[in-house]
Amino acid sequence: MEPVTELLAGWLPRQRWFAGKGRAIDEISIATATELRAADPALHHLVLAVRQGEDVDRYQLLLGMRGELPDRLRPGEIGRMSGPNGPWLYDAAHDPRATRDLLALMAQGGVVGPLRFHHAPGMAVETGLDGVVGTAEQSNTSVIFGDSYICKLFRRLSPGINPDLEVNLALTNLGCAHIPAVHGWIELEGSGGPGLADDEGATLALLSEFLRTGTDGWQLAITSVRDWFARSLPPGAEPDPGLAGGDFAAESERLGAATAAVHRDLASAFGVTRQPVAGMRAAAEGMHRQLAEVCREVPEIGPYAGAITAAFDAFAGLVGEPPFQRIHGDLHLGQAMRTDTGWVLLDFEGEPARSPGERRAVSHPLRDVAGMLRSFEYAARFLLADEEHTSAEGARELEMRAHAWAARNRAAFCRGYAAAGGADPAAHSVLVRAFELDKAVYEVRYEARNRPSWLHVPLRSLAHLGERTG
Ligand SMILES: Nc1ncnc2c1ncn2[C@@H]1O[C@H](COP(=O)(O)OP(=O)(O)O)[C@@H](O)[C@H]1O
Ligand SMILES: O=P(O)(O)O[C@H]1O[C@H](CO)[C@@H](O[C@H]2O[C@H](CO)[C@@H](O)[C@H](O)[C@H]2O)[C@H](O)[C@H]1O
Repeated sequence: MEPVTELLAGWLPRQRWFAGKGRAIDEISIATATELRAADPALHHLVLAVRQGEDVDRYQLLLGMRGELPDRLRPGEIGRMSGPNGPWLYDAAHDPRATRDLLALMAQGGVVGPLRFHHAPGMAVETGLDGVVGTAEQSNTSVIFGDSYICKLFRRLSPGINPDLEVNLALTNLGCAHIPAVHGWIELEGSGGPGLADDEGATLALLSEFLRTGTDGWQLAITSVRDWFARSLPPGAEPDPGLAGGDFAAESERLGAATAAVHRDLASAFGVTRQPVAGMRAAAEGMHRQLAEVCREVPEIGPYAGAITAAFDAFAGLVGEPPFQRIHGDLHLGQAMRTDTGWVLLDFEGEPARSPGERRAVSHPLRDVAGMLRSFEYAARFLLADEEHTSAEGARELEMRAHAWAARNRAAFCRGYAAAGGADPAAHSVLVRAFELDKAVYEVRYEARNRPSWLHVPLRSLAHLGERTG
């Protein structure tokens, strides 16, 4: 390997966003290199092709080069090139000087080599703002510009338009109040080298309105759960989380209403197709396929496979032609922010493990509802991890409290969703149950691969979902 790619081979596996951790890197090549600034500090945009066995993944990197690396840029340090005056290489997402250039190029609608910079029609892009890399746990890298914008730099590139841009732009054009407005984006024109399909290009970045007053739905929900767990109950009293100080049900209901509004706008922007019986069978086959794969990979799911299979069969047997449309695809509490004006949904990229085609495919909107219902289960149950340190009686009580919290918030979310015009989840129990189980199966694999200490969360709720009748 050349010196640059050698340095990158050591640096990439240490990055949170690198998807190939735990597998050897066989080769790194530079698929495209675009000079954005020649003088020190120099700036190049790179698309890296990383080969690991049979797989070649593309990643983008803003590569900065400086004779000296100031301390404030150390978080982005990649390494120093050899030679007496070898320059320092660093990830320039951390360099406000470099990210200011990106903002200016989006404001101008600039073109540099294969890079196309855009601002959204009718939207201003204020320039000269200093960018700071966000600290949220995420799969890409986001740079926050003052109180104004957040720019997500997609790290692993997939061919074609990224659904996060596609959906947010369409909903911005409709004036949807429940998504952050799109202000600009960057795309790579052409193939970006072998591996990205010819002529399709790729979305490199999305510049959105920064939700200054926003708080993560997951954080709000678990604060409510903690509050409820800590509240003492008179002996023999019915567990009622509505009596706890941090009750979340009114927010869950509003979140349901916001989800229904987003679904309505998605239907207007992209249309609705009636799914014939054959399409439903094909969807059920996908569910069975994932279950079979996960059973092989995570044997702990085995005891629940029978009940799950029966629910998927019931789904396949549904009659009628349900309406399918574009949906969020990976909706959970961490993808929703409560701002001072209401709930906003984020990150329309779909589930990270799905192919680009699957992420953009239509589905039933109740699949998103099921995703959020799973998230209420997660919020209620993930604190039960330390149960082994509690007495059997204490564990039973916590379980009862978790169940009561999840049931109250699930019901509130469904109420809000149906009241705002969404399909009533209670009237579609076979669909919702199959979607919830499918999501739980996905989560078993996700947790086994990414957070093994959380595996008990979907496994336990599979035990409960298996029992539930509707
Ligand atoms: N428009 C926004 N305003 C404020 N914070 C945001 C905004 N978009 C995203 N975030 C924050 O960044 C986090 C990661 O965003 P997300 O789009 O989910 O990134 P990724 O796809 O890389 O995981 C979110 O959980 C949220 O905390
Ligand atoms: O946010 P991402 O698009 O990266 O989604 C992936 O990671 C999520 C976890 O960060 C994962 O969500 C699961 O854990 C959540 C709690 O952390 C919980 O609220 C969700 O219900 C649960 O599915 C998501 O599945 C995965 O695709």
